[in-house]
Amino acid sequence: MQFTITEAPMGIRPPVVKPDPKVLEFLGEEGMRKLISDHYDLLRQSDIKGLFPPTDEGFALAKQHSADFFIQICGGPDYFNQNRGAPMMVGRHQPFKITPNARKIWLESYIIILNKLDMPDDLKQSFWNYLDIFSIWMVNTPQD
Ligand code: HEM
Repeated sequence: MQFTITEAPMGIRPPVVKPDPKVLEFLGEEGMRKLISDHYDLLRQSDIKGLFPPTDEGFALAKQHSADFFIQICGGPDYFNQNRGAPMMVGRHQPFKITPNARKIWLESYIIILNKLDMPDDLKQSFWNYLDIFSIWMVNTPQD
């Protein structure tokens, strides 16, 4: 299936639709943690690896926090709120220079993972739509 990256000017925040809760029902919490872990492993080899924690411990923690978030946003237990407090994703990304190209690399890494993932296409599409649109919100630095 085709995953399209929506182009958008920096600073706009299009309305976001959360992923279908069936994504989590299908994957289970462990499946979701693996999906996020696989994505982070690709990021760690990518041109934006410098944005992420350099140590193995820091990286493992980053995976955990991110998976907590995605389980929560897909209708599971509120692990992220319990461990990290209110999501406030835009603010949490503020310390990192996220350019349109960084977003593209981040999303392309997800495309690789989603293409390999065993999950019905409609659920992949729902998850993708969320990533594609919400990631626009996170861009905070013009392209250099
Ligand atoms: C636009 C591309 C994005 C880039 C380059 C990016 C980059 C980062 C970086 C550098 C961090 C800090 C290190 C870490 O904990 O992993 C981070 C944290 C995080 N990101 Fe992103 N991110 C992007 C988009 C998103 C999107 C769209 C979401 C949610 C749908 C998201 C969810 C998170 C979460 C949950 C954390 C952990 C925050 C915490 O524990 O305080 N990110 N991201």
